[in-house]
Amino acid sequence: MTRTLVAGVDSSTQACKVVIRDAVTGELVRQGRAPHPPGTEVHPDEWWTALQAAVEDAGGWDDVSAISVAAQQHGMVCLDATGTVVRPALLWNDTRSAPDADDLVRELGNGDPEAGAKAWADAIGTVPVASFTVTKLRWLARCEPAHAARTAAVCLPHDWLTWRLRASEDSTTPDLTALTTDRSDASGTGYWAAATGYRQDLLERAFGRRPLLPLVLEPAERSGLARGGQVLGPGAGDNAAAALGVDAGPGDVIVSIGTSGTVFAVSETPTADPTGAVAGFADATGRFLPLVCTLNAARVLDVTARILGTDGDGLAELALSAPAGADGLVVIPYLEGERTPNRPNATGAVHGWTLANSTPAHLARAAIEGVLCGLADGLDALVAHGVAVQRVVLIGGGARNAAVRQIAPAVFGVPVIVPEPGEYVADGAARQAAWTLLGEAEPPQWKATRTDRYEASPTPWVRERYAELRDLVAQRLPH
Ligand SMILES: Nc1ncnc2c1ncn2[C@@H]1O[C@H](COP(=O)(O)OP(=O)(O)O)[C@@H](O)[C@H]1O
Ligand SMILES: O=C(CO)[C@@H](O)[C@H](O)COP(=O)(O)O
Repeated sequence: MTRTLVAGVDSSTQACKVVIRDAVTGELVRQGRAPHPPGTEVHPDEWWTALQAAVEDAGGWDDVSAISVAAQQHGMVCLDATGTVVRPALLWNDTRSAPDADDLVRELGNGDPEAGAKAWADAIGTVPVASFTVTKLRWLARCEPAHAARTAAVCLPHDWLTWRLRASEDSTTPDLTALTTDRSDASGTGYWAAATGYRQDLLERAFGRRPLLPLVLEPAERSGLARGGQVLGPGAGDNAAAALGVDAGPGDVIVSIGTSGTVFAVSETPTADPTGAVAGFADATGRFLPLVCTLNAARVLDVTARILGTDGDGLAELALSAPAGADGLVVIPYLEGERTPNRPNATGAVHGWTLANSTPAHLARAAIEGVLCGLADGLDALVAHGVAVQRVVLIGGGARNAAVRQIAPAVFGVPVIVPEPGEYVADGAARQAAWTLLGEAEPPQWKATRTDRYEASPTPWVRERYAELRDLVAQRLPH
């Protein structure tokens, strides 16, 4: 019997990943990946090239019936009237629009930043920081007026890739009105809210006018057809796709340690946090996705391993040979500045250095604990906004690290479930593709993946010491 196949794409910060699964059972049939270039400013053509390479690595997708694209959130993709990309996209981790974020917050509060933060949270569920598209558009209008003037439409990475897959089939003249997005990614722009739809007034406030925006599709609504006739799902932001991929239930908080560190849960109700810690995103099923995001996660572990002349496994072995709390050594991991807390100009720091803790093992442990403490702060912020936490589901490249898996329950103070290593964002996109194709009311129930459960005695002193020191960091040198 021939089976029906679906494909899910994760066009994330560091790589493009493609999974091909059985639409009914969810069985993994084949997969592929290709790297993205480094940097916080990337031309969307690079994502397209990597997508083609990842599809080829996965053995092609001519036999696939539906495709959904999930991708890194917030990236600013500007298109001119002919559909040409105006300038390389500014990514979610590009902090150059931090002053524009401050300006937008202050302006909405008529000069009062606190009132402004509350007004933004009330309007869109989120207080904009440099990551959000709305602040990048203000930056473009302020710093590159010629590019701003050429911009006819603005979309996000997953919108653009879906459009390219569709446009390549549709016609020779790209049709900007065929751009689509979904609730989850639209909620990361800063000019869309579930309750109101697009807030064109906020877009105009930031950009000075109202460029064309993608149509926001319902969950499982078809975007169109790809070149090979495959149905295109609406796609999603990568975190919303991950929630679909792990089939998170009530009491589950997902922690993803990828390029970004994210802490999020599926919720029946929206949040509006005026402190800006919790972003009030929408999910990919018609619900909500309160989320905390840090800029410094797996790459902190990568560079620490590099400094210590080892790899991820070596880092884990070293970290597990040092005591909890690393004998007072504390790493504040703000290597790329930070988003939560909002410290775009901060640098990382090492505190509490003594002769006794001057070992590779102590540094390895402190780096892992530093990343986890930042995420534990995020967990607290979610709890403060009514999210129930019974267990943490740990995913992302960092979850492949044995020390991260073992230290996480001690730092978080709750059991940690680790699904078998996989590409959960791409899996969620594939599940959405199947949902779109099958046309049922809910996503298909796929066979659950094997999980391991990690428990540990809580180490609250590790978090207390981190909390005492996290604001003691130097600022970045001016460029
Ligand atoms: N064993 C490991 N220990 C620590 N980090 C790891 C390990 N395996 C992979 N990673 C890191 O995970 C990151 C990629 O994670 P991923 O979730 O795919 O990121 P993204 O989706 O942001 O591209 C890379 O920085 C990689 O080095
Ligand atoms: O900005 C956010 C969430 O708000 C990030 O989570 C990006 O969506 C990038 O994700 P990764 O590439 O790190 O998975």
